[in-house]
Amino acid sequence: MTIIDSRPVLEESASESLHCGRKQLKHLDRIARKPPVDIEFQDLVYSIPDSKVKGGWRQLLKSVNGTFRSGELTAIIGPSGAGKSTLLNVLAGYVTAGVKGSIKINKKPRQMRIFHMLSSYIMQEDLVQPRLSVRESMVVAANLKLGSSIDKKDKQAVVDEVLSLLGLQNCVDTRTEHLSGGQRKRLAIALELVNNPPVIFLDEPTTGLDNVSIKQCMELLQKITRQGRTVICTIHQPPASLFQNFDQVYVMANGFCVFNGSPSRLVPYMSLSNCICPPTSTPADFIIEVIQSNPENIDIFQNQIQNGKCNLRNEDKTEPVVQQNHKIYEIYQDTTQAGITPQDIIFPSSCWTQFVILITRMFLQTRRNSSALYIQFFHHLLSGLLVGGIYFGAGDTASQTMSVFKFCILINVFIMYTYVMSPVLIIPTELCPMKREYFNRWYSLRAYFFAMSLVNIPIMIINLLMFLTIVYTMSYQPLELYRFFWFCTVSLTLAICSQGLGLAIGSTFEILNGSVVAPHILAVLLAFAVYGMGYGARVEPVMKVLMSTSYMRYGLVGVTSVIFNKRSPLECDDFYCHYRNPELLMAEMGMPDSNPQHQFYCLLIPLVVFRLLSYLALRYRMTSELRYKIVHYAAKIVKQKET
Ligand SMILES: Nc1ncnc2c1ncn2[C@@H]1O[C@H](COP(=O)(O)OP(=O)(O)OP(=O)(O)O)[C@@H](O)[C@H]1O
Repeated sequence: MTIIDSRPVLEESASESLHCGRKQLKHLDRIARKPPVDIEFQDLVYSIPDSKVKGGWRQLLKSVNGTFRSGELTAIIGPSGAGKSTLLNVLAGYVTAGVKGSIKINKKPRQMRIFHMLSSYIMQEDLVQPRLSVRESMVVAANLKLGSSIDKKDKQAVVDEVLSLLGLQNCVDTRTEHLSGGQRKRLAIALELVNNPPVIFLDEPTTGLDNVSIKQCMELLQKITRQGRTVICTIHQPPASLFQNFDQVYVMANGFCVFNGSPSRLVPYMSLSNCICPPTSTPADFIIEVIQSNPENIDIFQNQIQNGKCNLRNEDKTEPVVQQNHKIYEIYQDTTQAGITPQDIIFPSSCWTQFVILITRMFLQTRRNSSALYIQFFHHLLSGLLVGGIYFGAGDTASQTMSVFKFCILINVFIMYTYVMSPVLIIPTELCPMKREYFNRWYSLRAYFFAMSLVNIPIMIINLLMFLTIVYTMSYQPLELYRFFWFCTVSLTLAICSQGLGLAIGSTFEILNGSVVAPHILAVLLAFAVYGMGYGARVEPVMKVLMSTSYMRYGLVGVTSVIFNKRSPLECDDFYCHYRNPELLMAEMGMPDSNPQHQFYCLLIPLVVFRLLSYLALRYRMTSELRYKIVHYAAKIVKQKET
């Protein structure tokens, strides 16, 4: 097996792209200049709780070591389940709980707040926001990531520069859902490049791409690396033609490092352990094959490379131009000396600006989702006509008083199911692209949460008012402004409460679990809401407490009292009408002397509680540490009970 050292070729092409890249990125470099960053890790261990393993902890990373330098493209390779993504998650700070060992940035311990400002993580699922064009997505990213101190013209220049660097200038007006796999991947990279991060992590950037797209993607990574960035990517098995293009290869197996160095050093390294790479195999495929065919080789290689402490680098590597031109300064000093506040370190734009940008983007996406808008409109219109048809003319007839009460229950059930289930089904899909943006510190959770909570309210008001007007008039309810106002107010508040409950469930569970959990919760709330109706005041105190936990009860009592309170006796068209005076029905249903204003105030409590719960659920979903702690304590409790 001959060893091909491609460095001269690589450097020639690299210097070309470098020249081109420097010229192209003059705006980006001017407005978002960042220092070069080296990442060094020692004795890195990552464990997860696992009751099946002795000691209760399973190590996914086993004291691995290494250094990833600026201006170098590093590939973390290895067989499936080797721990590549885990290492990337730990280095990027995506996972922090359960991590031991040291991670240093430019020889200083990593401070997550600052490191987040310097790094971007492009996840395997290259999920980008739907229903936006490439340019619109880039403008949103620039507005959020570059802050309001940089003017519109400069942001536009940066967007143009990055788009042309990534070869996306021909599809600037294409909607993201119509992009090809390769274009989507490049857009995911472009979105993270707008603030010029010196460190870029990419999880499996070539997965799902054809050979041409893989080649383009690799060339692109080389290009952005040559501009002085530290680019680290995981890759399952790199194609033979591209393997030598990496500056450093970090091979993992079973949580250990089994090779660390320049690609051209891999074959001689393996031959030291009598593993001779046949000419028909590529070095990357061969080491994976050797490890998988005999797991004992993992120990041999791991000892040989001292679990990553040794780095078999080609010393002839030239430093990237950026590093030569830049004075290497300490990033920590840099950020503190510049008078940057902790808030600036976390987010470049204020919370209000983030909220405005996010809600504008969400409005645009909602407006463009015309099929969903039509479905919602026709759902309300047809349901209104159906309910109105069923109870047509019932409102002013004494013999129909009980039917009108059922009409009130039906209105409440309609509102609850409609507004709980929509977020349960929609939110989990929206959270996927949001996770990447939030982790890369585009915005705060608070800004996203408020935007997410408020964006659908106007459409809800329009549709619900249409529904309520139809059912109210078709069922001949009293045409009094006061009653109609409170009928709409209580119903709208009930809808906002239900949406809050839906947001809480949708933020906690995936679609499948959420769509099981939500109807179960609604069934219980419904049961508590109607419990004891017909018993008059004879409801047990315990049940009274449970009934008060159902927000639907407030809605039901509120709507019923709007319709029945203070009504003069109704016209009876039968021989005898028991509920000619509707207040008698109110008393028998256990809601005498109730008024809509009081129920409205009661509804404000669950309204706030559900929003708070959904914020906490979102936080739980987005913070791996919180999740880890809860799982850890739960496992501890279970273990204590077992012993
Ligand atoms: N949160 C977790 N809980 C339990 N096991 C986990 C968790 N995360 C990772 N693992 C396990 O750790 C090991 C390494 O996973 P990792 O995703 O890092 O592998 P990988 O090398 O990236 O594999 P692939 O190339 O298939 O993506 C696997 O055995 C995986 O099942």
